[in-house]
Amino acid sequence: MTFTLSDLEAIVARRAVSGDKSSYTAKLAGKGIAKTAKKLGEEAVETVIAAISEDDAALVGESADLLYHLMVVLHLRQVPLADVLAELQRRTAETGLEEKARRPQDV
Ligand SMILES: N=c1c2ncn([C@@H]3O[C@H](COP(=O)(O)OP(=O)(O)OP(=O)(O)O)[C@@H](O)[C@H]3O)c2ncn1[C@@H]1O[C@H](COP(=O)(O)O)[C@@H](O)[C@H]1O
Repeated sequence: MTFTLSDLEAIVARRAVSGDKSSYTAKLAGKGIAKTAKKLGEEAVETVIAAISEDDAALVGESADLLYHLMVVLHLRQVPLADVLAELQRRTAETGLEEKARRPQDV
C-alpha cells in the first residue's frame, strides 16, 4: 500500500500528544510553534543545499525531513493537510503565470 502524506499527518497527530519520552514529534511539538517553524526553515535550507550540491539520496532524505517538519507545523497550527491539498487543487484551474498576471500590480 502506498504511504501518503495523509498517513504521516495521522502519525504526527498521534505522536505529538503521546507523551512518549522517546518521541521526537512529542519533543518538538512540546517546544511550540516558533521553535518548530524555525526547525522547518532549517530543513528547507538543507533541502536547497542538497538540491544544488548533493546527490539524489541526500535530496530525498532532506525532502523527507522537510515534509515531516511541515506536517508538525501544520499540526501545531491545527491546519488540516486537506486544506493545503484543496488549495493546490484550486490552483490547477490555471497556470502559475496566469495567476501571477491576475495579481494587483505594485504601485
Ligand atoms: N518522518 C519522521 C522524521 N523525519 C525526520 N525526523 C527526525 O527529525 C530530527 C531532525 O534531526 P536533526 O539532526 O535535524 O535535528 P536534531 O538535532 O535531532 O533536533 P534539534 O535538537 O535540532 O531539534 C531527527 O531526530 C529525525 O529522526 C523524523 N521523526 C519522525 N518521523 C515520523 O514520525 C514517526 C514518529 O516518530 P516519533 O515521534 O519520534 O516516535 C516516525 O515513525 C516517522 O514516521
